[in-house]
Amino acid sequence: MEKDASFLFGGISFNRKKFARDFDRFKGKNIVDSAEKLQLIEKEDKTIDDSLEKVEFVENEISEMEDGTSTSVSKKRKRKEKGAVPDSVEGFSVFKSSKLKKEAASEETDQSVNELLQGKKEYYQQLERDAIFRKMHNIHVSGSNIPSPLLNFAELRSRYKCRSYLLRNLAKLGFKEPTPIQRQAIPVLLSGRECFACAPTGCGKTFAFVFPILMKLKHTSKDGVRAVILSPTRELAAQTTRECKRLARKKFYIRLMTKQLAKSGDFSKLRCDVLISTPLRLKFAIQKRKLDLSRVEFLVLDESDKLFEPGMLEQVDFVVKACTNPSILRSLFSATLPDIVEDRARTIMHDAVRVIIGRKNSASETIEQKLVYVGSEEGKLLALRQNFAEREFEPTSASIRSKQGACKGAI
Ligand SMILES: Nc1ncnc2c1ncn2[C@@H]1O[C@H](COP(=O)(O)OP(=O)(O)OP(=O)(O)O)[C@@H](O)[C@H]1O
Repeated sequence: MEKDASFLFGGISFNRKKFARDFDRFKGKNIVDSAEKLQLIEKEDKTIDDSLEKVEFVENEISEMEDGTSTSVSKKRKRKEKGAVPDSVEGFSVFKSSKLKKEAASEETDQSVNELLQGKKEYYQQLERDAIFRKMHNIHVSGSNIPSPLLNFAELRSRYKCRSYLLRNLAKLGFKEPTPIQRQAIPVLLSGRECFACAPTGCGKTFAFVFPILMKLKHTSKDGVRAVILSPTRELAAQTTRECKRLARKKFYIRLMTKQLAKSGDFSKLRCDVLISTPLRLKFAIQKRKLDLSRVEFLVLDESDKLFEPGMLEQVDFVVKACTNPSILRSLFSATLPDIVEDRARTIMHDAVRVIIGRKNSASETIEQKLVYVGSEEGKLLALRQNFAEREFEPTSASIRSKQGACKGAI
């Protein structure tokens, strides 16, 4: 110990004069003890200092905790409270927002499912209404996705944005309600669907195809023929031309293929939107006068049962092939629709809708029919004249095969 003390105090000298009084107080006492005591005191002081530092540190920590500003404290807090969702950061919680997103998504899905169900319900209700309406008007249809029949002419505007001049012209013609064939065939054609339409004579078939053609063409153009109506006879072609002009009233170039036109018409210069012709004259014009039908958008075969008879079928076929526009819309209108005609027509038509008024191949219920047996040609004329005489004051129409027959009957 002494050795250690002498080592500790080696090289140290006390200024005895300066500390004489202190020396006197400790006179006779072991200087080593004093040095040890000094050391101990110093040690104790250091321990106290350390303790004080610790106390100071803890006090700081406590005050910072109370202020809530210390990052270490908040980190500790976060660690402590991991998993809990504090109220103050509610809006930023990942768990909370993902839950909200899920809720919103499921709400959206619910809404779209409801809308889908509602749409489906309305669709079936509409189908039911259409079926009842068709039954009321003796309209029979077959095909997929058939458009609803027209309730009135005003629907042409609300459903198909028909231009007002056409509706005005209809009103001028005195047409108040569409006929059954018009109710169904017009929406079919306006929806861009091909169609077989069969309705008895006098049911307004002409307007059923002329109206959608004029509506779809919209305005006249210099692009050449855009619609062709084929009729089996010149008389019917002329009649259709008249009806067409009555409705269009100079808005379009509507032409009848006369013999003169077929022989010498310059079709490259001739303005023509709608061309009405018999198959033979049209075939002639295509072959000899280089009539171009590649832009034809609508092809109507009127009185198609006659057009598909053996003598005419080849010419009709020629015209059909000359109309090369891939987006062409073809339709057949006839008073009768024999199966063989429908089968042949189906080979050139796409997804066609069939519209039949009354029973297929039956006469109109509003036309009175009578079967009279006659022995000879003279007997037929006699029976006809007698019939006309009986109905002197009633409008009468007769369908005959030739003009000569009509003249004889009238004499
Ligand atoms: N909606 C309508 N309202 C009143 N009259 C109409 C209507 N539609 C057409 N008509 C008239 O009915 C008559 C017969 O029409 P249309 O010639 O088109 O019948 P059709 O079925 O083509 O007869 P056909 O088989 O003899 O060719 C015409 O005088 C026509 O103007």
